[in-house]
Formats: sequence, structure tokens, C-alpha cells
Amino acid sequence: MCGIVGIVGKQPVNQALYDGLTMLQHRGQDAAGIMTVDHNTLRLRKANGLVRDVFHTRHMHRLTGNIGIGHTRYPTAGSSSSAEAQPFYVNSPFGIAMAHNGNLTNADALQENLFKSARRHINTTSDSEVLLNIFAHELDRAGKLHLDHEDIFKAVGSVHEQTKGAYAVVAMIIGHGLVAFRDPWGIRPLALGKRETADGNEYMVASESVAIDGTGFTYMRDVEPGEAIYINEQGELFSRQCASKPQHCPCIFEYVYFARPDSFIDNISVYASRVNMGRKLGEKIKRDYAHLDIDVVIPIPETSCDIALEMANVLDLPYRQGFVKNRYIGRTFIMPGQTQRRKSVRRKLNAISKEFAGKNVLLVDDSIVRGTTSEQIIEMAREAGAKKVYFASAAPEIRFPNVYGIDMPSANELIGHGREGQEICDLIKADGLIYQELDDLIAAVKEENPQLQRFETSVFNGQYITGDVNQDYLDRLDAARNDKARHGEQSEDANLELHNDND
Ligand SMILES: O=P(O)(O)OC[C@H]1O[C@H](OP(=O)(O)OP(=O)(O)O)[C@H](O)[C@@H]1O
Ligand SMILES: NC(=O)CC[C@H](N)C(=O)O
Ligand SMILES: [Mg+2]
Repeated sequence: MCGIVGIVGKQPVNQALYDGLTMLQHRGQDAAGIMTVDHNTLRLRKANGLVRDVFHTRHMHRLTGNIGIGHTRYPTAGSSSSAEAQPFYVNSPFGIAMAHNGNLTNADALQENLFKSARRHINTTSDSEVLLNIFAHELDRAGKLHLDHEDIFKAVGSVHEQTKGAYAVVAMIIGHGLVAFRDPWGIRPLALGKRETADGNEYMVASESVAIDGTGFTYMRDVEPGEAIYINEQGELFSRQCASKPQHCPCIFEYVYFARPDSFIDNISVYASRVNMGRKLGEKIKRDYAHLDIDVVIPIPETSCDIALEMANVLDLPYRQGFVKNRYIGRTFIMPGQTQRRKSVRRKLNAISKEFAGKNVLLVDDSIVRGTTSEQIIEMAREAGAKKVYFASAAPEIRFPNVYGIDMPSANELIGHGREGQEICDLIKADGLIYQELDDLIAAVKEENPQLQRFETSVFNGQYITGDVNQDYLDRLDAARNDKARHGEQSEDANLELHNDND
């Protein structure tokens, strides 16, 4: 997952972009970048690291201009080199910059086509650079010195026809303005906001509504699946449905784990959906596991706290914060490499032994992906003196790779792949393991917006909605991106540096 943000303002946008990115930090911790446009010149700062480490005062001073875009990165394609940090830039036509959240499933074929038909070179292994060039090529086809909104919407329509996979995008075109669009399935989120000023309206798009609220903008609505928004330099907003058959099917994992609880995605409060997940899972335990002698419900901070509290209510059991989270350590799951992920669990979470001593505890997490967290946490609970350790997951068994923007490329790295409940329970050494049913998870989210008919749930059931993902693709993805393949990738980073001011 990544975070994207874009603003067309009436005054410099650098600070609001920075603030917006800090509110999207949880979506990507590997790299961050901001690009602004000032008098026909693009200004860029991007590097590996957290937002607060990437942008120093000297960089902020250089990021002048009233239009800009930003990105926090969690790689799902290519390398984690700073040269693949975003936004990306291409000089023709006009000069375009782009930030992308998602993952294209036909990037290789698109790249080959781009070279053959348009002689466009892609310098990195990032699918986002491919997407930018497809968009640029389509804009170029208009053959005009100045494009109007019709030309831009036509180009987005052609992008939809060619690209497969997930993409929420924000782009800037020099001399024109800002364009934002979402893939025809609406897999990744994108929200639109507005701020009224004495000089006219300012607009903002962002992955999550929290970035809009937190920067003094007012949330207007979500960008529709397949829709494009164009805000020109004068601040006029145009919108158009550019996909022939949009079908809303948002990623359910945004609600389970990725998004902040205070965000609304597609008219669903992420927090409320998590409370519902807790209620459903609590009801399942009450119904089918009444024989378990649980004394206390304990969440595994941070994402599962809202879920666990509701479970405790349903089960009529005490809820205790048995683990304390070190607030200076980031999210574990989105770290690159298993060694780093393993080490960080213990540095990040510490048990309060009194809450465990002599008790039968029910530990609750939002999901079990590789099993890194659950295995270590159960060990820690026992070291702290727990008698029995039961474990509950608010998401069902994660059995299949994700190809739409979550870095779960390898089935073999997923603890739930090809294993049944008892086997997983034995591996994480729990005294009992309870998973949410997929229907219950869907119902928990849908309850908040019954108009949504379908969700992207491939990690649970292997059904890839875009229809182009076959075993051959999954094998290639696995070979390129499993933890072993990525080991040593850092040493090649320097070769990729091309245009970035690293200072
Ligand atoms: O089975 P695993 O591979 O360990 O992945 C699942 C865990 O990773 C996430 O936590 P994370 O530490 O990333 O973030 P959080 O603080 O938001 O819960 C998620 O909430 C689970 O706890
Ligand atoms: N998680 C994401 O959205 C990743 C975006 C893009 N595929 C990249 O790897 O940079
Ligand atoms: Mg967690």
C-alpha cells in the first residue's frame, strides 16, 4: 500500500502536502516524496525513509508553488531504491509527474508495448513508471499544445482500457493542473476534499479522508471507480466517468489493517467496520467456542485494539491492554524483509506480566499473514506467565498472494497457505485458534454501506477480480519478490540513481 496526496491551492502547498503525508505514513514507511510546480518548473524531493526524515527545512523551502503531489511508499514492484521512490516524472508531453498507489498486473506487457509502439524507455523496474508513460503517451496522442478536460478524460479512458490491476493515481501536468483517477474496480481508495478561501476554492485528493480532515480541507466525496477528476491551474474542477464498465469492488484489507480507523473509505467508517468485525468474531466464539475457559481479552496493538474491545463486550469478559507498544517503532508487516520484521516485533511490543500471570488469555489480532507477530506474541504471553493462550484473528485465513498493492507476493511465505486451522495453531503454538469467517468479514464491512455489493478478497479465496492473474503470473511474482529474492537488492540501489537530489 502507498499513500498519495495532491493539492491545487491558492497559496504554497508544500506544508499541507507534508502534513497530509504524515497522516498517510501508516500506508508506506520505505520512502516519501513531494513534487511541486512553480512557474513551469517542477521541484522534487524524494528519498528513502519516513516523511519526517526525508524532508528537512531546506527541502521544504525549495518545494515552492501552489500545485503539488506527494507519496509515501511501500513497494510492491521493482526495488526499494530511492530512485523508485515517487512521484515519478516524464518530460514529454508538457512535463508530467505522477504518484501511484496500487500495482499493475500487466506492467511487463505494457512496458514492451510502450517501447515498440512509442519508443518510450522505462528506466526503473517500477510499475508506476510504466503507468506514467502510458498516461503520457495517451496525452500526447491528442497532438495539441494545450489540452482541455475532454482530452485529459479521453487519455484516462485509454489508460483504463490498457492497464490491468489496481491504481489510485494523482498526477500534475505542467501548464494545465492536477489529474486524479481510480481504477475501474476502485480497488485502492481515493478521496476528494475542498477548502474555501478568499481567493477561491482549493482542492485536495488523498488516499484516505484523514489526510483531508487533518489539513483543514473538508471531505467532499470519494473518487468513483473509473472516474477522473481534473482541476486546472485556475482551480476549476471537472469530473468524468472514464471507464466503460466500472464495478465497485474495494480491497477489504484496507478495512482490516491498512487504513487508519479515523478514515472513511467509500462511505464506510474504518473504525465502525472494525468494531463490527469484533462483534461478529465475538459472536462466533460465544456460539461455537463456549467451552473455552477465557479469563481476559488482550489486543495486539495497534490495529486490533478496536476489534478486541468489542469482542470483550460481546463475550462479557474483561479487556486489558497487556502489551505496550513502543510508539517509535513503525508497522511491522509493511517492513521489507523477514529478519527486520521478526526483530521489530519484540522491540515494538512488551508484555505487562501482571496481566498474564496465571490467566487464560484470548489474544486478538486483525490478521495473521506470515505469522511473525502471532508466533512471537504467544511466546511472550507465556513468558509473562499466561496459563493458556488462545488466539483470534478478525480476518479469515490468508492463503493467497496479493497482486493489487499489498506486498504479499509469495504464497509459501503465508502461514495460512495450504494449511488448515489446527496446523496453523500448532505452528504458532497457541492453545486454540479462531478465525473470522469470510462471509462475516464481508458482512461487517458491508453493514456500513449496503450499496457495496462486492469486495476484493483474493488473499482469502484466490479470486482475482481483474481476470488476468494466472499461475504463471503468480510464479513470476513469487520468483521476483519473495524475501529470498529481495535479499541483497539494496546493494544494487546505487545503480538505479538517475535524477534525484539526495542532499
Ligand atoms: O502475521 P504477520 O506477518 O506478523 O502480520 C500480521 C500483523 O502485522 C500487522 O501489524 P503491524 O505491526 O504491521 O501494525 P499495527 O501496529 O498497525 O498493528 C497486523 O496488524 C498484524 O499484527
Ligand atoms: N503499495 C503500493 O501502492 C506500491 C505502488 C507501486 N507499485 C510501487 O511499488 O511503488
Ligand atoms: Mg498488528
